[in-house]
Amino acid sequence: MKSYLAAAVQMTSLPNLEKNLIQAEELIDLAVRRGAELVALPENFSFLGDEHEKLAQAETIAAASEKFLKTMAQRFQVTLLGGGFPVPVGNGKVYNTALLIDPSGAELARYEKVHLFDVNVPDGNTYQESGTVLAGIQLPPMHPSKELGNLGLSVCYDVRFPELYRHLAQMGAEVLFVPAAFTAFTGKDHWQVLLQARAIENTCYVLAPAQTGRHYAMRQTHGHAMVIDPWGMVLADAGNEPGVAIAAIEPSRLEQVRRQMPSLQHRVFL
Ligand SMILES: O=C(O)CNC(=O)[C@H](CS)NC(=O)CCC(=O)C(=O)O
Repeated sequence: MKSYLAAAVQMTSLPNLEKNLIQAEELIDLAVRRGAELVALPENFSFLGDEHEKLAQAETIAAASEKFLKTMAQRFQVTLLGGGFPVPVGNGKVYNTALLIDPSGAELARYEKVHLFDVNVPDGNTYQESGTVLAGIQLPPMHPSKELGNLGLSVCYDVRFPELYRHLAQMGAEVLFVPAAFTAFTGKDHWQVLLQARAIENTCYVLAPAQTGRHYAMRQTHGHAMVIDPWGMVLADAGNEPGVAIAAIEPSRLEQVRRQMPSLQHRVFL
């Protein structure tokens, strides 16, 4: 693993595929101009809108999202994560899918979100992700990279389930992706705490791209895309506006933290 810059992109995606892909391209371009070699896009980067509208357009969104990720990775010569987009399953539902692409445009890893957000948020919004999404049944993949470190995938609500990240750490993960569209209501109290906890307890970098602002109807997200180091320090925070959080991933820092705090080696209940 080398030292390099990683970017967590922050967007305000809308119920408009074309507009979202234009915004995503501008932000990837920004990240690359700042030197990022690993770029991660948030959950729903290509479409954030009414669940049934999303379902109706799922074929188009899936094809366009996959093509976009491959084209951008090649054009900008970066490793690129698409943090979550609908891929039709065939029974009228979709998988909420995260896809990792290398600079040649090849698929490195794919993950279908396991934990679905079926929650009555006390701000008046009811989320019933399982109404349109089929839950993945496989543990998330860890993609081993000699250059970028071992990369572990997850999506959004997964961050509340530490056993998933423990699995990734056990597989050897060094950088954990948590692409999200966290609600403004839960995000203000839980987002950063949960991300720091996952970083600290697994002594891993956390790369957390995010949605921010108003998307449609009453849907508002928290923002604060961030990069966190294995000690739990927030290295970069994108605030509330679309943009990028960029920070250095340093193998020497990872090694130092794992030496200072060898908790991964002290696990009793595997
Ligand atoms: O808001 C939208 O329409 C888009 N959001 C999403 O697609 C997903 C599934 S509904 N959001 C989350 O998982 C939020 C988790 C979360 O916020 C928490 O765990 O507190």
